[in-house]
Amino acid sequence: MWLLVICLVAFPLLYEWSITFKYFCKMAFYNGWILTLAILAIPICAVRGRNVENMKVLRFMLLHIKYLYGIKIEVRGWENFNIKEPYVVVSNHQSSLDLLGMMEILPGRCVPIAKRELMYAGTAGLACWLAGVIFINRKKTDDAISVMSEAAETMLKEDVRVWVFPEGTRNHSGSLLPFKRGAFHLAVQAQVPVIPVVMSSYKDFYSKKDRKFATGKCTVRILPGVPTLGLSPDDVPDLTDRVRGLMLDAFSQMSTERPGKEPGGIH
Ligand SMILES: CCCCCCCCCCCCCCC(=O)SCCNC(=O)CCNC(=O)[C@H](O)C(C)(C)COP(=O)(O)OP(=O)(O)OC[C@H]1O[C@@H](n2cnc3c(N)ncnc32)[C@H](O)[C@@H]1OP(=O)(O)O
Ligand SMILES: CCCCCCCC/C=C\CCCCCCCC(=O)OC[C@@H](O)COP(=O)(O)O
Repeated sequence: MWLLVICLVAFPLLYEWSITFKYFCKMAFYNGWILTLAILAIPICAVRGRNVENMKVLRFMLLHIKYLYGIKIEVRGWENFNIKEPYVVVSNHQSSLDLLGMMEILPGRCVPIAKRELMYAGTAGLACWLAGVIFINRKKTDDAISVMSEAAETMLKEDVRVWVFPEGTRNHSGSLLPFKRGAFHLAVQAQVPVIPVVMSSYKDFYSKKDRKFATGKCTVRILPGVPTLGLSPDDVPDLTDRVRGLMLDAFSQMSTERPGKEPGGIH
């Protein structure tokens, strides 16, 4: 009798513990592996110095990680990236796993805007710097704005695309946070389109709160570009709301799809 009670209590506990243990091991390996890959990437990138072309090296080195973790990534809307000129990509930000979806579709000569703290993340920070990642100090709005204004000039002068997470921080809430306006000011200053990218919720296979990290599937949707030609800074709030609305619709639609089920009309 006592043995049965102990088993009934112990097995669920052990099961819970093994899920949590697996989560921490997988996250530790994820970060550790990226830091290790960066050691390999640094000398290759250093040959060119700080250069956006180095982003191709990082992308190539990171692409296999989805296989290690059994994460299937399905991409829809590739045709919306068929624009030769620079543009600003905006995407939702759930977790550091977004790196996988980002690297899956990262266009040529495209650099992300990242928080300054990432520059100090050891080898990964140096690799990011060499690949031209634009670092902003989120605690100093004026500094961040002037870095982004410089980025607008660089985009046009050097034919560079920029990737921004307009939520400004990771968000596991299952929706989208209000958007910061920096990405949209950037697009209006450079008069280039905004291309929204939506990554489906990870809730079926990943949750930081529940310490869950299993295998699973993520859909990445590239939405049609939103033009900004002729818009002025006064139009930024409306542009921000419009793009967030489009992304929220896509995110909600993707969240209600059953994994593996293809809805009609989306390529
Ligand atoms: C081998 C392997 C190696 C390793 C490889 C690893 C690769 C990793 C790469 C991936 C990196 C991913 C990193 C992701 C992140 O770090 S996300 C966090 C950082 N990103 C952001 O924060 C971007 C979004 N933030 C913004 O756009 C903000 O607006 C910001 C510019 C930062 C300012 O924020 P904040 O201080 O909170 O102020 P507000 O947003 O409230 O803005 C204040 C007013 O200023 C106006 N504004 C904003 N930007 C501009 C601008 N560019 N020009 C003019 N005015 C601007 C804004 O509209 C506000 O005014 P109003 O309220 O509208 O009047
Ligand atoms: C010697 C120092 C060693 C430090 C080790 C740091 C470990 C970091 C290791 C690897 C870096 C992996 C790169 C992942 C890139 C994803 C970046 C990311 O997701 O940043 C979060 C940022 O968007 C928002 O930050 P907050 O949600 O506001 O917080």
